[in-house]
Amino acid sequence: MSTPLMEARGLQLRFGRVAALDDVAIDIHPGEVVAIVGESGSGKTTLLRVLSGLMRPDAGAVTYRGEDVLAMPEAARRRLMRTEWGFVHQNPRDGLRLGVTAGGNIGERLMAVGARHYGNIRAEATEWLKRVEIDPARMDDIPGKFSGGMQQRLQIARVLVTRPKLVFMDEPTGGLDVSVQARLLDLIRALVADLGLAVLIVTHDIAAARLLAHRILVMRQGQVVEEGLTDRVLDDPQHAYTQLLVSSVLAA
Ligand SMILES: Nc1ncnc2c1ncn2[C@@H]1O[C@H](COP(=O)(O)OP(=O)(O)OP(=O)(O)O)[C@@H](O)[C@H]1O
Repeated sequence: MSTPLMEARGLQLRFGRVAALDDVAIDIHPGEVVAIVGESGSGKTTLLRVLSGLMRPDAGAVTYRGEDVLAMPEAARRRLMRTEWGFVHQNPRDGLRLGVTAGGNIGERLMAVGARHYGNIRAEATEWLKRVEIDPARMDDIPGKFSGGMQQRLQIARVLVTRPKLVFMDEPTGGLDVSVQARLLDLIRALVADLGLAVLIVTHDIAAARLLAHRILVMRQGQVVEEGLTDRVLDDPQHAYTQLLVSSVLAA
C-alpha cells in the first residue's frame, strides 16, 4: 500500500473529566475516503480538529507527508489549509465569507494561492459554480441569498477550487433536508472520485459512510473501537457497539 498522507498515533485529549480522545491512531492514504462514525460526543469532531491542527492534543503525534503537524509554525499550518488541505464545515456559514459574492468566495481561494488574472479567476469561478450545480448567473449574489444546500455546495467549490490533497469534512450534509442531502452526497462522491481526493469525513449517517467511504472508523467514548473496509465493518461488524449502531440504522 502507498505511504500514508497523514498518520496519527497515541492521540489523547481531555476536557476536564471527559476523555475526548483516548489513544487514537489513524492513517489516511492518498485518494482514500475514511469515514468516522459514532454516537454524539464520541470524539469525532475533536479528532478532525486535532488532525487539521485546529486543536492541540495533550499527547500523541500527527504527521502529514512525514512532517510533524504539531510542531509546525502556525503560518505553515495556515498555508497548508489554503493549499493542500481543505475543511468543509457542517454549517456553510463557518466556511464562507458572507459579505463576499459567490464568485468572490471561490476567487479569493485562488488568489490566496497566487492567481492574479481577473479574467482567469472569473472563468474558473464560473466553471466551479457549474460543477457544484449553481447557475453561474448567481455569481455576483452573496451567499445569504442562497438556500442551505446551495451554500453548502458553494463552500465545497471554495474548498476544492485549489485542488487540495486532503479534505476534512465535518457532517457536510447535517442540517439539510433529506432530499437535498442525497443530492449533495452524490455530488461529493463524484467530485472526490474525479479529483482523487483523500477525505476524512465525520458523519452520523451510516448510509453516507457506505456511499462515500473506502474505510470506516467507529468511535466510542474517545476510542476507536472498530476499523476496517466499509463493507466489512457494515456487513460484518465485530464490536458489540458497531453491531448496535448498524442494527439501529437497519431498524430505523
Ligand atoms: N471545547 C470543549 N470543551 C469542553 N468539552 C468539550 C469541548 N469539545 C468537545 N468536548 C467534549 O468532548 C467530547 C467529544 O466531543 P466531540 O464534539 O468531539 O464529539 P462528536 O463525536 O463530534 O459529537 P457530535 O456527533 O455530537 O458532534 C464530548 O464529551 C464533548 O462534550
